Amino acid sequence: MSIKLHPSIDNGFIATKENFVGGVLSCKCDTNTVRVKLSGQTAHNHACGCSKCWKPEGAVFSQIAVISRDNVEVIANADKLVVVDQNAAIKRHACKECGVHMYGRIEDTNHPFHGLDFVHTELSTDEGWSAPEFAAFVSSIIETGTDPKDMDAIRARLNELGLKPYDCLSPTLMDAIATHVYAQNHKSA
Ligand SMILES: N[C@@H](CCC(=O)N[C@@H](CS)C(=O)NCC(=O)O)C(=O)O
Ligand SMILES: [Zn+2]
Ligand SMILES: [Zn+2]
Repeated sequence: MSIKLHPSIDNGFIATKENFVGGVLSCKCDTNTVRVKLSGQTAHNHACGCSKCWKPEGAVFSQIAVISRDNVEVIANADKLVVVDQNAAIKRHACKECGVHMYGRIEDTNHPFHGLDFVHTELSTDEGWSAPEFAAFVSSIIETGTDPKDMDAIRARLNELGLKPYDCLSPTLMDAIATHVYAQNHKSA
């Protein structure tokens, strides 16, 4: 039996569509569904193995991308959203009934990713969102119960899917974070 990581990546994924205009994310509630409109394409989509990102039932990884916070608007049932962990840098706004994270926002203006919201595009029926590019925080899946003995096979499967496994973010994003830190430490007075 092949390894199951996430329903949107296990069978290959839908390609990024050029000139994609965005769409609407819906939570899993049948009534009073929370809906979030994304007015544009996402970027840096990836699988995340950390314990904090929302995963669909049975998934080992989450799938998460970023979009400018200016392009994110809650259009229905905003009153059902709660922040799951006020102490986290990413304030993950989740539906209090079904538990789905609708968007994660960084309020700290000094954070390298301030201005970007984190979203799970699988919550949309639209096709053409930016496709996953890599796998982040892979070793972290052990924290939520994956047997360390399975890690070689899981990393091999991620490579097979074209998602290079990293135990933090990808080099591109880690370099962007470090560049931000350097710039902050060398601001002219
Ligand atoms: N090993 C930790 C890693 C958590 C972590 O650092 N997650 C990353 C990727 S989402 C992050 O940027 N977290 C910031 C936050 O949750 O606010 C875990 O699995 O809980
Ligand atoms: Zn819900
Ligand atoms: Zn994560």
